[in-house]
Amino acid sequence: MERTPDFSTIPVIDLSRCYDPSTRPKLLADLRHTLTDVGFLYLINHRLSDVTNAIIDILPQLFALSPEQKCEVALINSPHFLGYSGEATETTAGQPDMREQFEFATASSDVWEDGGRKGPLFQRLQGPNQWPRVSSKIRGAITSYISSLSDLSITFLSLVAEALNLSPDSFGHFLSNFNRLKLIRYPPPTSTRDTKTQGVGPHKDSSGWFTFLLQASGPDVKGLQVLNKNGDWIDVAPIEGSLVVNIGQAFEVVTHGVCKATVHRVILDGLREDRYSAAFFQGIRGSLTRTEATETLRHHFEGWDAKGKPAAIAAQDVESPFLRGKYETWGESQLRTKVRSHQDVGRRWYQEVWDGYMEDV
Ligand SMILES: O=C(O)CCC(=O)C(=O)O
Ligand SMILES: [Fe+2]
Repeated sequence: MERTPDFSTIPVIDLSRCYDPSTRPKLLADLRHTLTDVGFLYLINHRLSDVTNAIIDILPQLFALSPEQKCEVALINSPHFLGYSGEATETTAGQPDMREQFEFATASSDVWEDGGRKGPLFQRLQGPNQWPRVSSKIRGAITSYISSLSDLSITFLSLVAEALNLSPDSFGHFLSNFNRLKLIRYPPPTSTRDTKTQGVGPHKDSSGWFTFLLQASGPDVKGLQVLNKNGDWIDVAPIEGSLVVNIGQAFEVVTHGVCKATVHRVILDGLREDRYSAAFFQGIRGSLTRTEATETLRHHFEGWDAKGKPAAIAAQDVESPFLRGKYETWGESQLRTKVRSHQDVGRRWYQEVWDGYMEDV
């Protein structure tokens, strides 16, 4: 059969089709194709419209907090990279990102402090949220969203495993139960001559195993684009009621490049109103070693030949600082990424590794 060499649209995966035995096999086949050939999908009929609508509702209110209220929960206060950061404080692909964001996570204590600071430094990434002075409605919406998405991400992952001919719980031991949620506002450029139109620069997701993204503005508010193999940027226009799901770098590593973490970006050109989004990153276990990541499913994925291109060849193009870098664990590689993208936070809390992380390329 002639295969499409590349993608020009993002597939839609209807989750409700997994509950009906007559539609499930085709759903799994579609999902497999999506994971191996695209790396991005729209998930519809996820049954989470209550919590997604609540987030859509509260985002403008959250970002309408005063600069003082935002400052009280500034990211710089947090060794866990949880809190508020303003426009142009994060850099991606060497350029400032024109977006402001609140980062939250699953409720947790300060794991590293609690352990007497004896564990590896990356444990310090896990800790408590900083809550701005918001209504209980806003706080409740965020907390429920994290909890619902945590459940959905586990359900989704068992389908992914099945689609890849693995047993449903094959990925559980790669995960942590500490998941992150980034709530984002992208402002429109101030004039047509404004050259600062990078919402977020081209990147592969490094924070999560899978990312679940809610595009939380109207259907006409575009900006998210993904890069196909031809080098074309494909729009991921919002589809009402959908979540956009994409593969993170660690998953690409573990599947030996059979499933690709696809490069994406947000551009602000032509944006006339605020664009809101919520990115949920399914947490990865920090103690995951490079050997564990590459060896656990090697046999399965090296034998993969679903489209006449065995994984052994595909795996050579797996591109990840985790594989190339000098850090043995996912946690340390993740800490390096965080420190490099939020250098002020890194300098304040991670002095002992800051120089090393900044120098190494
Ligand atoms: O806001 C978006 O649409 C995408 C955000 C994103 O790619 C990220 O934060 O990793
Ligand atoms: Fe991303």
